[in-house]
Amino acid sequence: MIEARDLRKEYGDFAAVEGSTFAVDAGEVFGIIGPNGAGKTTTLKMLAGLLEPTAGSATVAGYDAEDTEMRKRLGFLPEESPLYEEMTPLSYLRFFADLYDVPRSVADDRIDETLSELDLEHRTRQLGDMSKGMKRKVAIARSLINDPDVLIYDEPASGLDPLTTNYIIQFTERLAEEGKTIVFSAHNLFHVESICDRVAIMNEGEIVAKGDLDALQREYGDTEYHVYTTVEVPDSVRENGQYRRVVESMDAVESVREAAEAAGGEVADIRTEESSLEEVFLNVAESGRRRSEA
Ligand SMILES: Nc1ncnc2c1ncn2[C@@H]1O[C@H](COP(=O)(O)OP(=O)(O)OP(=O)(O)O)[C@@H](O)[C@H]1O
Repeated sequence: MIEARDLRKEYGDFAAVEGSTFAVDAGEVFGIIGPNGAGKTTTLKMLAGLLEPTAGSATVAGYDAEDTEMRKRLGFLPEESPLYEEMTPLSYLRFFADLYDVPRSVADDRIDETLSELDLEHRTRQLGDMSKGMKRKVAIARSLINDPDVLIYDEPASGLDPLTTNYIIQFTERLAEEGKTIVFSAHNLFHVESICDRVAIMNEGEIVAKGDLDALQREYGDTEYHVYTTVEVPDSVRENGQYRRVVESMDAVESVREAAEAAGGEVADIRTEESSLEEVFLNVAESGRRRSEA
């Protein structure tokens, strides 16, 4: 559904994005994570046809990113929405519905439904008098006004309180369940972990790792293997009546198993505890830093 081929954006002699390549399948949720200035917004704007790449190309549903047909299939949520302060949610959303040629009756039903789903109160209040969370909800409703297949959301939950953040993440999750293809950027890895199928990790304009979360965990995570045995051991090292050891590799698990069997006991349970995506992210960033220092 989305294909980015060697996307590059230069400002003078500075490359904000240095050749991003990735593909997103229909119905997939794809996260782009990375520190401030990594090139996430620049990448998303090139995907959405809002910024012309210096080199490379992006297609959405087979259309070039600048194609007007593609724009009809796409909903974009900018990090900071340029809302018209004196408008109300209704007048603002009707304005965009007109731009997309959505018939008024269809638009009004859609606006009503989306604002209800987003639990947006004060629909007649001017946008300039609304809280940041309310404005973000209106901007999300705007991204859905043309009923797009593809959503590109730039940090949909940044700068919001935990409750509103949760609300917006759950709402995005529902959109994914409805079959929308979603690409979004985030700092908060917890959100990425909870709703993404695959992620790309960006650093200094480059995608330094990408893949499904399990693969990234395997490559960059630190897996701990916990072995529980029934071998007789002093009470001081028992946990819930069992001897518990944390070892670092499957080989070490095997040697614990052999030792347990030699002592007449048996291994009762082996559990693995994987790193959080947060740790994976830090490990990727650290290995990138070491590479660039070398
Ligand atoms: N119009 C511009 N002119 C010059 N440099 C720019 C321009 N837009 C972005 N940059 C630079 O490109 C780099 C990538 O910016 P970008 O906004 O894509 O990062 P980001 O990953 O989205 O960061 P954040 O998480 O802080 O939003 C930054 O160093 C930024 O200063």
